[in-house]
Amino acid sequence: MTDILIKGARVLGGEPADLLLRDGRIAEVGTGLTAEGAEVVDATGLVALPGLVDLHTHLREPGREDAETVYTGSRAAALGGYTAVCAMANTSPVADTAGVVEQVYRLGQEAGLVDVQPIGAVTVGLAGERLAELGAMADSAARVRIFSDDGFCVADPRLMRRALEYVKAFDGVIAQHAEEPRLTQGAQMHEGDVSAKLGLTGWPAVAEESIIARDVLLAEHVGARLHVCHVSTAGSVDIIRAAKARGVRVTAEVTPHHLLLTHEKAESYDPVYKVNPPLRTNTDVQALREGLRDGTIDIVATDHAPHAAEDKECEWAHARPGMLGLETALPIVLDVLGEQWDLIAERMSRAPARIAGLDGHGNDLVAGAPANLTLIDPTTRWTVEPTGLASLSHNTPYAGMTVPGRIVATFLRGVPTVLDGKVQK
Ligand SMILES: NC(=O)N[C@@H](CC(=O)O)C(=O)O
Repeated sequence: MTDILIKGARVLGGEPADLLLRDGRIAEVGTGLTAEGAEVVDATGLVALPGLVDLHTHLREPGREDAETVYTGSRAAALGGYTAVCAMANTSPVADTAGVVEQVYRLGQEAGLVDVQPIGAVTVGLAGERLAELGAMADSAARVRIFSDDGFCVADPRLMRRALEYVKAFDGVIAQHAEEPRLTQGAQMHEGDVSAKLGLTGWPAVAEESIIARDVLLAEHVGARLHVCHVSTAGSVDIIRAAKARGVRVTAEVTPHHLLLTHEKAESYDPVYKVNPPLRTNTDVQALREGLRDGTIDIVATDHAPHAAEDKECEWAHARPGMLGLETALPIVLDVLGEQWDLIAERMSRAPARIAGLDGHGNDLVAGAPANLTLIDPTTRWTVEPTGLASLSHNTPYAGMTVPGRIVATFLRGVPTVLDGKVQK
């Protein structure tokens, strides 16, 4: 394994420094470093961040390899600056057994571009009726710690309580897709003035908020860890803020698209903007940004949801919800937060690594740490081209948009997975 000498990188946006990567770790950080035989990477003007960690990625394998595979999703992740992603369980078959999570884990290792950490389903087949084999998945080679029925809500409070009790034993976490299904039957978009105007059935904010309110109480009662997926409303931010103030063990994520886009996008009837939970109002967007800044929302997670053309290029009502995220997350967050590098590192690397229990990730870029990092050119703006993305699917809501921040290089345990903006496999 060749040593790598990164010259002149601004760690977390600070003063230029050199980083020597050796044997999978950062061997040295300093100025004027030299290393015989090392491959030199000129990082003048580039910002170094710990490799990003995505707690919410849909990789679609097994089952929908036409939309994404573990390999293609891993390429997209590396190009987005990620060194670890957590793969959601709504595959086909569902990742509700040790066998399936081990398969996804192995596929991730074979791809070798990011660490793929499978998430296990909470209930068998995501059907919300009985608990899946949580213990078997936790004890498997994939060492599952996050369980989620994402795409569906664990709506039955008794089942949710049992799941929280079960994972408490090994400090696992239930990642809830908060959507009271009885309040969203037939829903197509956010319930509000735009849905009324377009005549589309609405998905009211209270469908999310009522489940989060219930779940923080359940988590408090059980003393277990709850993680709230893709928070999308101002009311949800308030509930989580109050729960945290009371000491409830709750963490939360927001997606880049909920930080930027609003429900007016549906006026185009372009299903690329159809997503679950739906795009909301500008008031919600502002509250989510505030929640992200003040730490009520712990992390940014992509909810990367690739869909094949036939599932997206159709009538709004028939289109599947979901949008791509991995390759555009950092640029969108940079656009929203500005160059607050330490905050970005916290919300996109350190905190997600902590929540997921991924010890090798989200570390400070200091001597001795695993060499998982990414180099970003903050000054280059680029235009998002759906067919130019590495994902097998093209359903990005940012097509044609010019965004700041280009990922120049990514390193996984000292091995370049992206160099010069090009994936290495
Ligand atoms: N977030 C989405 O809009 N879609 C997700 C599942 C889901 O949460 O509905 C998907 O798997 O496509």
